[in-house]
Amino acid sequence: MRIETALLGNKLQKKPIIWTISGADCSGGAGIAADIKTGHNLNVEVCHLITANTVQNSSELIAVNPTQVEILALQVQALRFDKPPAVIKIGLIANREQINWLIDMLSEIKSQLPNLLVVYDPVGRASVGGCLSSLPNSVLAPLMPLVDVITPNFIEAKQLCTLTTTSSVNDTRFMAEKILRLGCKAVIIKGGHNATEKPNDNNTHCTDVCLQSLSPTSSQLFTLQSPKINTSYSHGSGCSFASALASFLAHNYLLRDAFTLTKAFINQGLLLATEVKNDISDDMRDDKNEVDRNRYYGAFEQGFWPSKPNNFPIIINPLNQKLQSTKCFEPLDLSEGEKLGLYPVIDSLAWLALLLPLNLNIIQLRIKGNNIIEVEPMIEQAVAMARDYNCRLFINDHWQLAIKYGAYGVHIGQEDLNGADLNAIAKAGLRLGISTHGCYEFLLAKQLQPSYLAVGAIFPTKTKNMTGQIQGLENLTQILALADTTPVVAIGGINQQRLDKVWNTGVSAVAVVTAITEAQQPVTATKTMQARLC
Ligand SMILES: Cc1ncc(COP(=O)(O)OP(=O)(O)O)c(N)n1
Ligand SMILES: Cc1nc(C(=O)O)sc1CCOP(=O)(O)O
Ligand SMILES: [Mg+2]
Repeated sequence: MRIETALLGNKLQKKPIIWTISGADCSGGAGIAADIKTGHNLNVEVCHLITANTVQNSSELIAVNPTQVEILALQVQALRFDKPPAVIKIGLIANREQINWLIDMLSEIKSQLPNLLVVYDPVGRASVGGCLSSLPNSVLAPLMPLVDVITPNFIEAKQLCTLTTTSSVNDTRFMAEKILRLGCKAVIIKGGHNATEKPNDNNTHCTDVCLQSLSPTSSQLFTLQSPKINTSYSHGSGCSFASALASFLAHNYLLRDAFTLTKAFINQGLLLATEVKNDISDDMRDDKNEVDRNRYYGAFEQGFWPSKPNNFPIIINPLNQKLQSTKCFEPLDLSEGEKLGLYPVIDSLAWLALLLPLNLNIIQLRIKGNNIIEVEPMIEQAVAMARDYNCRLFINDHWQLAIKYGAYGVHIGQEDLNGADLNAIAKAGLRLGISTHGCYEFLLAKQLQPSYLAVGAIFPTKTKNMTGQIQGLENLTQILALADTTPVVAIGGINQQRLDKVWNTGVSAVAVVTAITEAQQPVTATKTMQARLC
């Protein structure tokens, strides 16, 4: 009962709570300090349980002083109902007593908070050198099934796979699969900033790989790549990665989006440090200090919520490789500053006949049937009907028929992207619209250079099951900042009451189904909404 009240309070405050269970670094770069700075800047409340009081500076680790588990247990007792966590981030586990305590504690708290997520950053060695923890895999094993995401760097991943650090196995996916078999739900192997940790990147790029288990027999791979950023201010970037991931998960992002935002947060922090250094004007430089500055190992610079496109990673996906040789998709032939406005999505020729005379810039025919005998004549006729009007007609799903009858464009969803022949669509001169649900899919689809990108579902909708993929206006605004010149269409649960708020985000179009098809007077509703989007 108290949990529910506290959670409700938490929701009302819109500031989720994370717990970080990790070590204190007196030099301020890593551990708890990194977690608190990261969480604070990403708008979560951070409760911190300190597993060890370490003695270290920017060049060496001097001592690790573990905390008694009795103290940690009392802290859990004090916080559990007062500040129940959305996510627990675990960093340094200093000894066997602590791991045994953690296993019992997590088992119990997870049974009471079924949505609780656990992120584990398996800290072994300090980046300044020296051993923080040397727990063998056999001791860590019972923890793994309680972990939702584990975030090793390349060396830690090798250790988890019981490969030696000098082993020549460099296949990150192979290692990720081995780690998943330890029982955790997902693994992110960080590319890191040390050339020896990322043998596949030629020292120019960092590639991070996330493998998420979907069922006992299937998993999904997400691969992000960014140019390497050289800075000596990266102490604590590994801890900050895990606590940023915990923060984004606490804000309810799906793992693929939390992963993408985390990578952007880390890139942003590393870039901030290089900017500070470059900012020192030449006449203020003192050669000796400059040498020291370059050697200095400074704390990672926590920025705020990442929003600049150049901080976001490239999405590595077979789709991009498949399309590399293709010419771009035709643009929507909009004049500068012109927007699409209202975008009705309808499922019959009757609706098309009713809406075409209304001077709309764009309409989509979305027929959810696979019977080609019925669908083909409908698409042929729809394309013919639209020719008499100055309206862009997009065909949903049926891209072969859209090409065959020369439609203006095709709209494809994420599930259908792999099966569609994107090269054929581009070659035929058809425009392409792609559905996206979150920043990972948006960036992936944007790399294909489509004619427009749809973002949904903005609000809950009864037209389609979008459970877990509701974006809200805030996320729409964040995604819009990544769009550059690609027109963005908002879709999902948009009605007359919500129209202005969506339009004010700056989208090019607002797509609606039921706001028209279930309106008492569909033509009037369409005209009213279109008039408000000018
Ligand atoms: C403008 C617009 N945005 C998104 C969708 C959804 O397309 P998709 O993901 O292919 O799902 P279905 O519509 O096929 O159910 C859309 N149709 N239009
Ligand atoms: C077809 C569709 N696609 C969505 C997406 O998010 O990709 S949401 C959606 C349903 C839109 O219907 P309504 O306007 O009635 O909510
Ligand atoms: Mg579709």
